[in-house]
Amino acid sequence: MLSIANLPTDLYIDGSWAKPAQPRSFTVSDPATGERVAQVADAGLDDARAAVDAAAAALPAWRDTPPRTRAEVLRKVHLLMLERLEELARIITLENGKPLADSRAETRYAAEFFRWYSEEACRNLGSVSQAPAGGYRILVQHQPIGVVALVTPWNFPSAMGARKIAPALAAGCSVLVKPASLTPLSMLALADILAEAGVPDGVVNIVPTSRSGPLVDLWLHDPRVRLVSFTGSTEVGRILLKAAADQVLKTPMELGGNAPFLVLDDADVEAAVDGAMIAKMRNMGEACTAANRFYVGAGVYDAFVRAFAERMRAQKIGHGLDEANQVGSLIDAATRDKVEELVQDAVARGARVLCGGERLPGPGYFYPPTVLGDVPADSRVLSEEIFGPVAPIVRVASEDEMVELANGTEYGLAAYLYTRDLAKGLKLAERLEFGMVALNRGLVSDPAAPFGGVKQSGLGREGSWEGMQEYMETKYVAVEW
Ligand SMILES: O=CCCCC(=O)O
Repeated sequence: MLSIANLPTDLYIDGSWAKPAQPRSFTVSDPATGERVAQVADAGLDDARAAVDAAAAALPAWRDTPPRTRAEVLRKVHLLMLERLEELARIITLENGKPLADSRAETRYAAEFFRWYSEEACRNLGSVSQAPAGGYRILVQHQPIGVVALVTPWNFPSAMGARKIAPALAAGCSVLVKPASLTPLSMLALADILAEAGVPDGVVNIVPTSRSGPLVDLWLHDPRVRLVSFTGSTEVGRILLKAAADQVLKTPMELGGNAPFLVLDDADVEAAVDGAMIAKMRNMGEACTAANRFYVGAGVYDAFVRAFAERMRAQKIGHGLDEANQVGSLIDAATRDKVEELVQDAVARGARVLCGGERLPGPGYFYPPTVLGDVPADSRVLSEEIFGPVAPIVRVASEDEMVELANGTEYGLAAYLYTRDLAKGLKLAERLEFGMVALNRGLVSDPAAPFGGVKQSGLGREGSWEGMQEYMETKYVAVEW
């Protein structure tokens, strides 16, 4: 049984645990205490190359494995993850800082990607049609793209890996995973589960490193790698997109967000507050989908702000392993300092602090749930991604102005909208320049739904049947009939 004491900490290459070619390691710490959780093997370029060798060698057999067999393997991964939910959740909390309830939810979410793609593996549908001029037929099929490089973030160390690995395996690809150096343990913990479920050696290779740039760059310039999928900041996404251009790789990217949360004058305020708590506080705001700015109709402003601030103030803060806590430590000093800086900037410009607003003393990177009222339009907190438990609120006079404010960003990932008038909500959703709109809901994420953004929030979609298509090439055969 996996426990934190016998966590795998080596490189997982070709179905085996391996030491790096150069004997190096890096420390993974509990963000809440600063204590060391594990010392993890630190892959270098030779290891990165060995991982591609393994993935390339494993590819033909996996690609040719019947879809039903691949589906059954994925289904087993889903079941094993649920069986080990408590251990996996504990690992997430220890390396990331989020409270156990969030870690359990993340583990279920991650496992669900394996179930969903076990179901999709057998639905690789193509088509046959008659050429318009008659005569020949147009046969369209989808084939696995090949070896894929997956670069995963620290904020959902398990689920974001699962969201990439599951569709890649369902499609018949072999995989290289570079987990975030702050949180490599969840992906390493998945390796044994994949092996136990029947994923053949070399089909998934997990390569933690503290030197991500050169290692990923090597993968992107190896002609055997055909796709890079990344979840993280727009800034890093741009660097990867430029590097990926050299080998003309396919590049699904889930990048930054600046989600607006709109509460119309006719909204059910209680429901909007429930939704705001999820949209803001899931993962303590450390999510690209997190509500980043709240635009609230003047008619419901006071009621919404009062009730929301009360709920935020009541959240209990402390170590994520203590079941009593709903807010854990942020990931690191840089994240906490940025949150603090954005709050101070808004307050200096005239925003009112309705709760929170000061970092907590002591070890860890704790920042309390914070609500800022009447936030001036030029405050940085409205235009920059907060990645923390801070909710800036703006009073807005009309729905048109709300939509204009919401769209006034280079990002376009998720938006939230509350109204009792469904027809109006659907019309406004069409005007919102975002890849995902939650209408009277505080959560968009679902393995069965196409997750992704427009504008500078990314390219492509993860989840749903579209997520598997990212890992496939379309092949057209012109057939004389
Ligand atoms: O930071 C982005 C991760 C998104 C997590 C989700 O799927 O909701």
